[in-house]
Amino acid sequence: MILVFGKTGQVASELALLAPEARFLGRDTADLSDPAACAAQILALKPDAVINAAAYTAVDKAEEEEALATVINADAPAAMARACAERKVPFLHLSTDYVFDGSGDQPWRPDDPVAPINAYGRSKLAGEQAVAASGANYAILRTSWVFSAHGGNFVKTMLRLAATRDQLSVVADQIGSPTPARAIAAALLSIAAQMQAGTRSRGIYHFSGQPAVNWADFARAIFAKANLTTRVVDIATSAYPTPATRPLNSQLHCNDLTNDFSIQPPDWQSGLEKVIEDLTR
Ligand SMILES: NC(=O)C1=CN([C@@H]2O[C@H](COP(=O)(O)OP(=O)(O)OC[C@H]3O[C@@H](n4cnc5c(N)ncnc54)[C@H](OP(=O)(O)O)[C@@H]3O)[C@@H](O)[C@H]2O)C=CC1
Ligand SMILES: Cc1cn([C@H]2C[C@H](O)[C@@H](COP(=O)(O)OP(=O)(O)O[C@H]3O[C@@H](C)C(=O)[C@@H](O)[C@H]3O)O2)c(=O)[nH]c1=O
Ligand SMILES: [Mg+2]
Repeated sequence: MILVFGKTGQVASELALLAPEARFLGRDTADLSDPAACAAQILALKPDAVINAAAYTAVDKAEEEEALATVINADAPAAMARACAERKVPFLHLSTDYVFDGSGDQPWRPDDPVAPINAYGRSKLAGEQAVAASGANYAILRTSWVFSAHGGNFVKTMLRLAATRDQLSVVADQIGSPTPARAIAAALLSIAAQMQAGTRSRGIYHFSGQPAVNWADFARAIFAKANLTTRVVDIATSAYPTPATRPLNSQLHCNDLTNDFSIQPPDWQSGLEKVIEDLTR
């Protein structure tokens, strides 16, 4: 049995569609602000593998709640990973492009230097480091710009704003890769199966949609696929002030996952088409 932390989030919802036989723990049964309770669930339920799909993902709010974000994004996965080490079962975890500072213009490789520039990124990096130190057989997928028909994300924000506006200003100097939550769920299940069958994970992997794009062009693609005439005006990050600073270059180099687990990075445009179909049906 695969145990999943998270039930309502984007990736958890897609895992539930692809693997309804897995066991899903929502906030009611496993609150990540209580790391020991999460570990206790693993010891009690004795799963064959654990996937952590729950996290504190409110990037701007994390600036004023960094302590809570750190408990949820670092202490809880650390406790889960230690329980997995004790049970000798694989632990799969998700992290983010926001562990990088966004410098340069090349895709980041898994062992490139990390240097988060916001509280959410720091909390996720602390989680990576704690999981790596846990002694568990673990795989961490760093992904980026996740979208789906469920939960909150940029695609749904754009469609909501387009309902009342015929023009939107969107930052055009942050480059990254939109990633369909469904593809992340499928990748996690494939990695879990391969690790259960004995494939060793080398730790941190990158997994994001191709090709890279900036947020303004992503917004244009969303409106085009949704048959909306909403205009997108390119703006600089400096013209869209937010509490948390975002990295300018978020591209992820995804080859290791293909080499080790035969998993290809997804094409975000076909994923976007499916999500818009789901949302407009
Ligand atoms: N969203 C993105 O763009 C990206 C996400 N990631 C990472 O991918 C993973 C999955 O993200 P995604 O599916 O988008 O996340 P969502 O924001 O869609 O969902 C987060 C989930 O975590 C749950 N959660 C939050 N706080 C707690 C808590 N204290 N106890 C229990 N559950 C809690 C939420 O439950 P509830 O509904 O009850 O609040 C929700 O199910 C995370 O690790 C995230 O850091 C990485 C890169 C990009
Ligand atoms: C709504 C809006 C946003 N923006 C900008 C702000 C920001 O730079 C960018 C995207 O906005 P969001 O709030 O969706 O971005 P954000 O919440 O920072 O998204 C991040 O979430 C976390 C969880 C991750 O791990 C990252 O990979 C990334 O997906 O678009 C505009 O320029 N115009 C707008 O009208
Ligand atoms: Mg957000």
